[in-house]
Amino acid sequence: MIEVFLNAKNNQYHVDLKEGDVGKYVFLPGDPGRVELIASLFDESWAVAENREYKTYTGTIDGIKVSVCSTGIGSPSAAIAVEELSRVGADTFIRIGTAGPMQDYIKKGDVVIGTSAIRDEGTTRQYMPLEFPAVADISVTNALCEAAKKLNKTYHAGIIQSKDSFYGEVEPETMPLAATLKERWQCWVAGGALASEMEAAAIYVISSIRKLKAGCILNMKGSMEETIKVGLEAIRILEKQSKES
Ligand SMILES: O=P(O)(O)O[C@H]1O[C@H](CO)[C@@H](O)[C@H]1O
Ligand SMILES: O=c1cc[nH]c(=O)[nH]1
Repeated sequence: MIEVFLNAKNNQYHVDLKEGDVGKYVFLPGDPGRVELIASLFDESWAVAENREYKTYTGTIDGIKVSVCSTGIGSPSAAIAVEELSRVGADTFIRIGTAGPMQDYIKKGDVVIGTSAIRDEGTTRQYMPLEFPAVADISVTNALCEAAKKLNKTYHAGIIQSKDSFYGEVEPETMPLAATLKERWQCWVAGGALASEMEAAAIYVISSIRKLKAGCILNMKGSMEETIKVGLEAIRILEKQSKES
């Protein structure tokens, strides 16, 4: 049985949300400062809740009810967001984030669509043994790719890396485990990993376990607004497909 933690308002304990507050489609940026930008690109939107790192807006695009909820930095808080949002009606998640490119051919302004994530973080080990892959939902991934094509955005779809230590990645030489970190990083690059970020693995693994759908699009230091628009278009594609099926 799934334990339900509620706050004094009878809302989900961390995100402070109840059934009806969010749409079934929810964008998940890490940064709470990105929530208003995403909501401003909906046709209409309104603030719903704000608690800790979790800021939520709901609105509509083409009549489809959608929400955006920030997850904060890292897998522990992203895991909580997916768990609690799914308990109030969300079932399809698109992470919209920033990330560091891991391949030379990825250029500023491109986007990366994460088909799966290296579980280089601690949270998902408390859900599933490491042999279990962190994989995005194929329909969400395909919708993101189709949307990027439609909007003429150069995209790369493939493996991404989710880590726990931002500075271990950007300044590995200053870490006591520098040699190990460098070696592991070289393995990920040799295996073709495209970009490094901090939340996708948790979002993917928990979505698999809870029978939810998740995907991820990452902005490579280009226009965040253009990246978000790909996410919005992906929702239109997914909604059209769900109506047709
Ligand atoms: O741009 P957001 O979504 O916040 O995500 C990235 O930025 C943060 C690190 O600066 C981490 O959360 C990383 O995953
Ligand atoms: O290099 C980067 C940039 C954004 N987020 C990360 O996790 N790493």
